Amino acid sequence: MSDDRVEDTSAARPADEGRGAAEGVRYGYFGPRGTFTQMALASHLHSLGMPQLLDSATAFATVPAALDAVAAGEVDEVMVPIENSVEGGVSATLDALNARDGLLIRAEVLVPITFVLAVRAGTTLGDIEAVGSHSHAWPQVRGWMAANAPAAQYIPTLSTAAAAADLGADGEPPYQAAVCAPGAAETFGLTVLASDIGDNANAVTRFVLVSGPGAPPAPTGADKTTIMLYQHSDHAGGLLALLEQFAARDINMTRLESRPTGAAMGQYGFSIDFEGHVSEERVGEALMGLHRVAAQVRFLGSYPRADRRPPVISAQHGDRAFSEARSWLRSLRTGD
Ligand SMILES: O=C(O)C(=O)C[C@]1(C(=O)O)C=C[C@@H](O)C=C1
Repeated sequence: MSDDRVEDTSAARPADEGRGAAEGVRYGYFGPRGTFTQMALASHLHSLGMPQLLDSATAFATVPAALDAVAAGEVDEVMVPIENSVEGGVSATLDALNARDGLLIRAEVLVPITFVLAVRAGTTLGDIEAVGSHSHAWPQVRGWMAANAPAAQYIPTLSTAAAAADLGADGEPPYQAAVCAPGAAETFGLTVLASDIGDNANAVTRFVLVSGPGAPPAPTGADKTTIMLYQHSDHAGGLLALLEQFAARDINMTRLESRPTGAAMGQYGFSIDFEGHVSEERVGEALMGLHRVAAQVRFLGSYPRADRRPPVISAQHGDRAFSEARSWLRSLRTGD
């Protein structure tokens, strides 16, 4: 078991921990208790009709530790953050997903983000010299903090809930306030000095449920696929050659980010989400096209869209059009 496991939530799993789709599944998440990621796992388990499985889920202190545990088979599925509507991609997750073989995204969950400023009882706004929170949370409250506690210094913590947990414990953390979820303040016995302190009231974070290798979940008609692409070399039109594989098949991309490979300055891979499931003809054709023109295509999963919104596909790009075209080509080749 990874050393980064957070102890207070690593309770043993009861023998009878669930039924149906989630029966016997050992869940994990980027913790500790009170993270937005735990809220995402709670929402997923609720949608499966098995909210009680949250109690036996294992919390990991970092995203790489959670993904290591699923890669090693210590847990079956872990929830991690991947993208925030204000701050963009969570690089720790994108890089850790790409650095491990065989991981598969099986589901996505959207969680509206609301932050509170949590303190120990008796602390006032004027007492706050430093504030602890996750590096993705701080930029989302920067405006509020500048207006209300301009002298407060930012101290990065492993997660929003880790900042709250340390304030709620006996020690002396190097900050007097935590920016965290309302539930974390409650869990760790803190006082909420201010609520809804996010600069963007519509902030949403997208989380993904990741498993070890296996077949992707069945298509639902409203799915997404995530891949990582690497070019052979940096050259004019290189990215265009990759992207035209999508455009030619009427495939809409929903996220495109470049991430440094770490091998040398200026070397990048492209992390992409797009509409569709690997079982669909147009998606299969696009992946085959990418396989031909890219140096490497890492398939990271096809999974149901959280918003259940089906893609708009023109008739020329539906499964039937592809199979008719294939029959036509076969007839040309065979003369039948
Ligand atoms: O620290 C947490 O509570 C998390 O779940 C992580 C995380 C993130 O990585 O973006 C999730 C949502 C918020 O946007 C801030 C932090």
